[in-house]
Amino acid sequence: MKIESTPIADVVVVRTERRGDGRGAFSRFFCEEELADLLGGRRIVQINHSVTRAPGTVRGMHFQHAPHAETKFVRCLRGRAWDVALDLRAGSPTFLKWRAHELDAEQADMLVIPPGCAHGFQALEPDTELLYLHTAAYAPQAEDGVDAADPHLAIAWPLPLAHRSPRDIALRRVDRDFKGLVP
Ligand SMILES: Cc1cn([C@H]2C[C@H](O)[C@@H](COP(=O)(O)OP(=O)(O)O[C@H]3O[C@@H](C)C(=O)[C@@H](O)[C@H]3O)O2)c(=O)[nH]c1=O
Repeated sequence: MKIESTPIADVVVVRTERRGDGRGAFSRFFCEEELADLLGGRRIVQINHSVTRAPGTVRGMHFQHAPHAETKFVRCLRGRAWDVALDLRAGSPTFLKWRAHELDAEQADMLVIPPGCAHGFQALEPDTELLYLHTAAYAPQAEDGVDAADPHLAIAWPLPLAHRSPRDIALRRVDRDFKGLVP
């Protein structure tokens, strides 16, 4: 597995070698040893899967507050997704900056979202399926997010935003009072 850094600290792309033969393909999905630096002593405790029917659909931007903050490893199993990490860490040099990476089912890439960053994506193809590996369990009381359409964030979604959940539409926008997340 090859770990590539991005301009946002701890947001990384993990590239995996896909070995094809007459039967199909084989690739490593997860490796605790190779990803130890990203895990920082934590373990994968939950794996979630989502199916998104329509291109343009946006889910996010989501995170969990401490002590349920988590690292997410996000991978596309079907279709294509424009996957986004947004830095909300107070004091970070890249505070409120975002980074996108296109995930598709043919590449074996994963985008890694560290604690203190929000995550969201836009489906680019019908029936896009994502798989998430989490270092913290789902904690509805700790769930939060920011508005993916917030003009202050200016996330350059490739398609017009569509089919957002009522919860996502109601998420806060980042204003002067937003000081960021502390661990
Ligand atoms: C995230 C989650 C949701 N749920 C439930 C709550 C709700 O009834 C239903 C759908 O949840 P949501 O509307 O929050 O699903 P969704 O908007 O797809 O939420 C996801 O968005 C992306 C961007 C992420 O990063 C994920 O971690 C997750 O937050 O599933 C669980 O039972 N366990 C979970 O871990």
